[in-house]
Amino acid sequence: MAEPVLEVSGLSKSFGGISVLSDVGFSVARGERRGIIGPNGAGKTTLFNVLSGYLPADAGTVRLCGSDVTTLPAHRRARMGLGRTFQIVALCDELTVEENVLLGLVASNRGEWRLLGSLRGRRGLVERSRELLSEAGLIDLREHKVKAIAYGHRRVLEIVMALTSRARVLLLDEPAAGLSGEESLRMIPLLERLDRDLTIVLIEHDMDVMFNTVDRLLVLDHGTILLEGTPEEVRSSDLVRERYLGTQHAAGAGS
Ligand SMILES: Nc1ncnc2c1ncn2[C@@H]1O[C@H](COP(=O)(O)OP(=O)(O)OP(=O)(O)O)[C@@H](O)[C@H]1O
Repeated sequence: MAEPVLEVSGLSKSFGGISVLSDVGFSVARGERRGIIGPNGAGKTTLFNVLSGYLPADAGTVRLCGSDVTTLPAHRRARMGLGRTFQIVALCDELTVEENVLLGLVASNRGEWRLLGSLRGRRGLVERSRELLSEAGLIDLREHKVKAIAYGHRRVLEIVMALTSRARVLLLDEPAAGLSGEESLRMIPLLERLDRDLTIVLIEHDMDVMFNTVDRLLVLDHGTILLEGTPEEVRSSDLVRERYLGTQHAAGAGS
């Protein structure tokens, strides 16, 4: 197995005495695509919040590329290569697609402000933004205002925004949420096209996207790990079917 870039051990978190994560431990290898599934309220988003430093852990450790980041604030983890998207898209509607990416490049890379001062520096930023937009299939939309593009493209742009920080580990919180069936399917090749060195941890209720994208899955249930394994192992687990997969169509796939 390639070296782990994200190592989580004994992670616990409670809200007002109610345990939401309990003794969660797993490790993700460089370049791995890891999915996290589980019923509504299982603790998936809370896990992302603790991993990215938006919430402090009550117990346990988080290591990023070998360094203990458990007590570091979110912006320090971001600078060390941890990128994150949220369930809700956060973009500047009045700016163009490319302006959003340029803003992301400038805002998330310390020292890039300096680059704006020189023509060469500015060209470098534009080159990097075009590279990212091409990789994501958004290059033809670069001059469109964000408010004018389709919701599916906004979700893709959000992933590009997370990549502006030169993330080495990307936490994607439901990238296909709110997309039509056809739009979600377009998310699959996009995730496949992303740099193979990039490590991706994905929360997603859309099982087509999930099973076609990830190498391994972690199934969370009531804040604990129910099962960790390949998509095949998870799909054929009676326990997972009973607790999650078997009921999700009847109960709705969640938020
Ligand atoms: N800031 C908070 N304060 C109090 N309770 C919270 C807070 N954040 C989350 N919770 C509770 O923690 C539990 C886990 O929530 P979380 O959002 O992590 O679950 P989830 O698995 O992401 O669910 P979903 O699939 O619906 O997004 C829920 O019962 C939720 O109400």
